[in-house]
Amino acid sequence: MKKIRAAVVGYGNIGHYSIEALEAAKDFEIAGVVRRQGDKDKPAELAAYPVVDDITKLDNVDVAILALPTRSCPEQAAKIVELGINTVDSFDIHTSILDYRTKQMENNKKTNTVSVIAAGWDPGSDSVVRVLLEALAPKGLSYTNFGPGMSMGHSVCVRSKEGVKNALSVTIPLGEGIHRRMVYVELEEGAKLEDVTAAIKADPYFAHDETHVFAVESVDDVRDMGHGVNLIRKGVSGKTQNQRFEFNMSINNPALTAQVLVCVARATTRLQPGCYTMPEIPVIDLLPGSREEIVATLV
Ligand SMILES: NC(=O)C1=CN([C@@H]2O[C@H](COP(=O)(O)OP(=O)(O)OC[C@H]3O[C@@H](n4cnc5c(N)ncnc54)[C@H](OP(=O)(O)O)[C@@H]3O)[C@@H](O)[C@H]2O)C=CC1
Ligand SMILES: N[C@@H](CCCC(=O)C(=O)O)C(=O)O
Repeated sequence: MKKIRAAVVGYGNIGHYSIEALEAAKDFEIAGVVRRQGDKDKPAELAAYPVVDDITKLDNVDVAILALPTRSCPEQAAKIVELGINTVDSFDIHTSILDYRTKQMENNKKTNTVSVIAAGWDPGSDSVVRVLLEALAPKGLSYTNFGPGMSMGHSVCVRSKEGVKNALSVTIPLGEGIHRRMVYVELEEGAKLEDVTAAIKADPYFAHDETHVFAVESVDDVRDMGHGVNLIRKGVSGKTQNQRFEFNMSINNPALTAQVLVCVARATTRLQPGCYTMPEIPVIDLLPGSREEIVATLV
């Protein structure tokens, strides 16, 4: 059976783990990696693959995994579907997902392609769980409590600020879906902590949460890419009160994100043209193999 040819765009944390997840997936082959620097200083683990600075230099790509900073995804997704290539990403600015979906839907319909956006673990697989739990208890309250652990998105956001050489943003759960942000920054020469702190706290990623920023000598010395989630719902099924549900994960953040991206990349080959978030995808399409095999074994 023809394998799905996937390209990885951006070779940072998610990009690295995406290559590993693709190598472990028997129904995929790696078309190549797209990096800003092209094949300059090509990492040893990518020796077997083309590494280019533009996706048009790769052959026969079915789907592009956008392992890019969230804020770069919409523009890159729009460009790549123009080439007839499907895209998947883990865009994670929750308040902007619907707008992104609306705009990318037009691009997908025009180019007869599929995009799956906001497909990490949150947003992404947690979003599927939130929808399911709301179906099980339509009246009630859900709380998503992250961590303690490293938020890749918040860390990427801080690294983009002027004067920041490297950064780590750790999410601390305070309960009932409220979080404290503990941010550790390695400053560029001459940068002032107070200026960097002001820029961070003004960013929508941080503006709504209690945030503390600290200067450290080395982010590498404090970084741990573990994370987790405790997702709970208490509500009413029909007219029956006090239904209680809990979903927990303790994870390596980029590794899980990459695995989800490979699953939705697979699903793009089974979906009609359009732009989707994970709750809109038949969960069975995330798995390799026929629906009959999965129904016979997992249902
Ligand atoms: N929904 C979810 O559950 C999750 C979402 N995410 C999202 O994934 C995104 C990527 O995370 P992560 O892999 O840790 O980020 P990294 O910074 O490690 O990697 C991003 C890569 O994108 C490339 N790139 C292209 N343009 C830019 C740019 N303007 N600035 C910086 N890098 C650029 C770089 O690769 P190169 O140099 O090779 O070109 C870079 O290494 C985050 O923004 C986050 O929002 C992450 C985890 C979970
Ligand atoms: N989108 C997050 C994953 C969910 C955890 C989170 O949002 C947080 O720690 O604030 C990330 O980029 O790591």
